[in-house]
Amino acid sequence: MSGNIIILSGYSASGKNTIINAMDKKHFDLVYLPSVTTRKVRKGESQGNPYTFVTEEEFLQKVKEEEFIEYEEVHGNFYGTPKDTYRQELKAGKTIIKDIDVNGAIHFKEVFGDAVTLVFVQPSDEDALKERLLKRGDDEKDILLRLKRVEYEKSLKSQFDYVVVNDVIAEAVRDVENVVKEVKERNE
Ligand SMILES: Nc1nc2c(ncn2[C@@H]2O[C@H](COP(=O)(O)OP(=O)(O)O)[C@@H](O)[C@H]2O)c(=O)[nH]1
Ligand SMILES: Nc1ncnc2c1ncn2[C@@H]1O[C@H](COP(=O)(O)OP(=O)(O)O)[C@@H](O)[C@H]1O
Repeated sequence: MSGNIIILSGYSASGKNTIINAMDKKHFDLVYLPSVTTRKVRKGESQGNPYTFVTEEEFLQKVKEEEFIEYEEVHGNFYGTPKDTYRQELKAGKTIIKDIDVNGAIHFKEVFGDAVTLVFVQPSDEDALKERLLKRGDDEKDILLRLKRVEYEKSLKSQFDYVVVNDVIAEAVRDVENVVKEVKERNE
């Protein structure tokens, strides 16, 4: 397999999806592959964007049929990466960009080795996380669940290849684009 996988990981509301959405994917020839989840659809989301939304029963059936590279339960919902699309795109030499939770990110590195680059995204001040969760419209229960995981996520940060600080979106986007450039040049 000759492609690359660039994974953005880190705290909820650190801005992973905002960065991925704002990146010039066409220019960098990046592929985004939706994962499968049992979480509820948020405002502004739809089937396939940014997830394939399924019931828990459907998800567990896919687990049974070994359809996932990896899957995790995060904040009380299941998330899984479909095997078939990843293998196809990697074989075609593509660079895939995707946000994955910290456990899944480390699991990916174990499966795909040097083809995987791990990027940890964080604000310089953790107090910004609560404000961003509120701004996104998450309810109190969801916010608490997400903030509770911050210390655990931080404990795994040293296993990441890059740390990108997202205070100013345009700067964080540029930093992740620079990671993409470096990864592509390294593999040319
Ligand atoms: N392990 C794993 N994590 C995923 C996958 N897709 C998304 N995630 C992560 O699951 C977590 C929850 O995502 P999301 O529902 O968008 O909520 P948010 O973190 O509050 O924005 C985030 O850390 C995502 O990066 C996947 O396929 N596998
Ligand atoms: N640098 C930033 N400054 C202020 N708000 C931000 C910034 N980056 C993202 N946000 C906002 O924070 C919220 C969470 O961002 P999101 O991309 O959904 O995070 P994640 O995907 O990491 O959970 C969104 O409302 C988004 O618009």
